[in-house]
Amino acid sequence: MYPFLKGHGTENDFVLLPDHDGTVHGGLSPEAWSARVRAVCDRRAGIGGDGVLRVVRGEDGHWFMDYWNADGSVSEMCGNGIRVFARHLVAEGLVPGDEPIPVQTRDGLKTIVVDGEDITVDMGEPQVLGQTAVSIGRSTWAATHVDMGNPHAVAFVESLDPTGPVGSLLTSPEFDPAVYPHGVNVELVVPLAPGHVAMRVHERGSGETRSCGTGACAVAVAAALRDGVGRDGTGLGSAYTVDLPGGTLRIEWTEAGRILMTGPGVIVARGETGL
Ligand SMILES: N[C@@H](CCC[C@H](N)C(=O)O)C(=O)O
Repeated sequence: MYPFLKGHGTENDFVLLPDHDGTVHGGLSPEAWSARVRAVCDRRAGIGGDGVLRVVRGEDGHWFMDYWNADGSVSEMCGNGIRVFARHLVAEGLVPGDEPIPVQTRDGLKTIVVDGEDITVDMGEPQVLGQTAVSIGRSTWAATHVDMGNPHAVAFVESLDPTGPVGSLLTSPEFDPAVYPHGVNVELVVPLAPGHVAMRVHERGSGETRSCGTGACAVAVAAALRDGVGRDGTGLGSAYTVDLPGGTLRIEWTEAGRILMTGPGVIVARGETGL
């Protein structure tokens, strides 16, 4: 048996596995670890989640968010996950809650500020890597390739209605494997008002989720460039409210070029499992 917690950020849900010194899960082979991730994320035979956050100390002494998708694949970064991760660290007294929290990720060190229900993450600088396309059935849309540490394709569509061309998102939209050799998270977006958009997402390794933090950041970047807002139309100094099926995130693209993401992160359960 080993301990777990369950949490979510705008209903993007995770199983947290404390493993502070790496002795609980660290000895598993890569295959056995992937199988464990799939087992705990299974919504019928397991605890259920879009991914796993292993809570472990990094070699540099910072806490390391060891993020894994529900299918057992690894990703560089998880925006909703890191807010839940920070909430857990503060709730357990593992870090002080009244000062910025450094958390190490595969995409480098992130800094998080917890202010009541609001958790703000400095997500770093986005990389806009050009235009591509995504397809669902007979519909093809232009998409902006944005890297938030992990890969995103952001497409503006007419409607997010599941009965329309976007459909149920049960399978991944088609994408160019030459652009995304390791797969991609695909965001479908509709503008609602100036500085306000709505999106659905199909996540690499997890399917359609109720929210994606890095995806919302990528969407805000693509929307700012499309709308020509911010300083000289560069997007710098802009802000977007992003509505997702599971809640709302606020994304700021600072004058200094950094993305700040604000939203909730909650822990809903804890226990022990032998999965
Ligand atoms: N839901 C996450 C992103 C998780 C990783 C993604 N599926 C990938 O493979 O890159 C978020 O909130 O950012």
